Amino acid sequence: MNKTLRKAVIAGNWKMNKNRKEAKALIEEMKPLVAGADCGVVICVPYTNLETALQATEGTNIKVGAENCHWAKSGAFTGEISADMLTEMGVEYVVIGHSERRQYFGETDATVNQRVRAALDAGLNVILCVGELLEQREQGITEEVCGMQTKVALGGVSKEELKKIIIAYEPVWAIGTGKTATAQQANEVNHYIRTVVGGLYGQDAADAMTIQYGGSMNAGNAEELLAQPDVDGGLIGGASLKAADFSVIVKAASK
Ligand SMILES: O=C(CO)COP(=O)(O)O
Repeated sequence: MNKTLRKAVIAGNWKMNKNRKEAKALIEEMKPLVAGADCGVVICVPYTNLETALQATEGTNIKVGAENCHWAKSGAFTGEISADMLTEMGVEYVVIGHSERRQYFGETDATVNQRVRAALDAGLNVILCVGELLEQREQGITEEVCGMQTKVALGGVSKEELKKIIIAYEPVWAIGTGKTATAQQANEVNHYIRTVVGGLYGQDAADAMTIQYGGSMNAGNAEELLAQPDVDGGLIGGASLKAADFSVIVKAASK
């Protein structure tokens, strides 16, 4: 595995936080701190902040993402947003299959796959989230769970399209809990996911794939996690809401 083949990406997932005024202030504070980063920098924000984020990041190295999109192009799906609506605005990334969507909103591997397909068809870059529950880790089925989520999500995705996908390994028990996977645990599962991708698409595709870790990554533990050979960046929740903390993580990924 050659880490130099791939680019680290640090993505913030703001979840359901920040109104427009707060979003603008956070981005303005963040901009000078992450300028010149030697890694990809993405902020995934609530739909209501997309326009604000796109305007505030114009001409900078910060890319803007949404936190989900629907699988249909349009139609009677009250409360949903299509991938085309996002690209039309200038949004470049979308998070799909986050564990909070799976846990609280009935997202399944099958609907995650449909949303991935729709996002790719619209030209979006996808941050695809996979990860096991605590009881699954305790049962020793972490690899089976993450492997299955990865395989189903990538159904019908071509090798060329795969270049637009980042996978984020997010153990559910580490999200928002302050309980981070150890660097070794993160690396082991990231490595396993890369093996699964290799089985589907070949070693070259697996070597080129950016696989992030997410789950209580913060300014204090980022350096160790990001130094792992199979950890190519992070998907950051809580710590992405503070410009100083987020920029420390971005700097750790730029080393
Ligand atoms: O879910 C996450 C990112 O998508 C991780 O959240 P925390 O960094 O708050 O644990």
